[in-house]
Amino acid sequence: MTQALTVQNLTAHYGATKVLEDLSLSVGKGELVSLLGASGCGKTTTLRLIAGFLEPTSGSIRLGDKDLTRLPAYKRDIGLVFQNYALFPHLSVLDNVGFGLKQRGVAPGDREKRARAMLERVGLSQLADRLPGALSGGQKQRVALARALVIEPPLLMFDEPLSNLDAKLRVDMRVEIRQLQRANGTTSVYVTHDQEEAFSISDRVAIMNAGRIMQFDTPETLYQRPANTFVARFVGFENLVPMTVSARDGAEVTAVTDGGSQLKLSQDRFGAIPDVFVLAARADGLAVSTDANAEGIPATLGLRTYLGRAYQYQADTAAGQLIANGSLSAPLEPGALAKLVPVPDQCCVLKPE
Ligand SMILES: Nc1ncnc2c1ncn2[C@@H]1O[C@H](COP(=O)(O)OP(=O)(O)OP(=O)(O)O)[C@@H](O)[C@H]1O
Repeated sequence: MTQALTVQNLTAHYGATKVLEDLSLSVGKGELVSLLGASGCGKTTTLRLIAGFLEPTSGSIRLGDKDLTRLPAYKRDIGLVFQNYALFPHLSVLDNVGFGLKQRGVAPGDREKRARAMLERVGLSQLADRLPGALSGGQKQRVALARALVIEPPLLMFDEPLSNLDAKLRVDMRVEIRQLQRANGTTSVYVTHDQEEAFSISDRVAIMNAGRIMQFDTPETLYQRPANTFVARFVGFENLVPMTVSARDGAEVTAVTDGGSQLKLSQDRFGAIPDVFVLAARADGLAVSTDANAEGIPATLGLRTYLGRAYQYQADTAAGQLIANGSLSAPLEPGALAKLVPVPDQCCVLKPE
């Protein structure tokens, strides 16, 4: 039966090198959580620790009320789906799927029935007698998925399962994985470096950097309310403008950029603003205005690009080059003077790094 996973204060080393630091993660029963981050940030190491292929230096791993921390891998009963499929080349598709059941002593008749039912669910009934060598990448990954699911594991883990597939198949397969995972209600951990994949498939995502979790939240919160400048940059906030408060008047705050551009911001709209902060905005979060009285960062517009829904400008300001979007109805020429006006619900006030 599926179980909740609780990872607490996990630290891990390869030799003398620390690769994970004080990592905590909880995955609710039936939830799908992704670990997302650049190459080398420790995603696979986290998975290996949970699977039991690696021992942590300190910390604990629990599945339901069972302590897995020092349990050998084969006793953890976790379903695994890898990037390279890891199918047995000399076994038929049916026998690959039934392998885990055989290991668990399930009788041949029952084994075949369950393996065939699972193949039906991943749409591969016709290929039961084939060898893996005669399958496409997508078909191989479906067999690997069926093989992992058929044992009804308490926890299912995926390590970059779609990386070897072409773009269209990746999108189709991630929908299939999500549907099967939901239907079975299997608690799952999914490793990927692809933000779109993680956000589309997960209930929650842990964004990792250098062996630590930078933020663990729903895709919506990560996208709209990054908790720090690392996550903001990761989810596409192109403009990170360091600012210092120069005056406060009730909820109204006056702040200046490094180059001395002044901006008035209301705490009623932005929330509490500390004395030193970073204003984070995507291009959509800085509106280009030619109104001389607008409350914005003065800018000289540079290159204009047509995005379909807006014009995007490279803009030179005292705080450096920023990227801002302007309306389609009034395209502006390079050299035009404008103000870049923060759009409150599309900007975040963050602590400096
Ligand atoms: N067997 C090993 N021995 C020594 N160092 C290792 C070993 N495996 C991984 N590392 C190092 O540990 C760090 C984390 O690696 P890990 O494989 O967990 O990253 P990752 O986020 O999964 O990366 P990728 O997306 O490239 O698979 C990296 O700096 C890596 O070089």
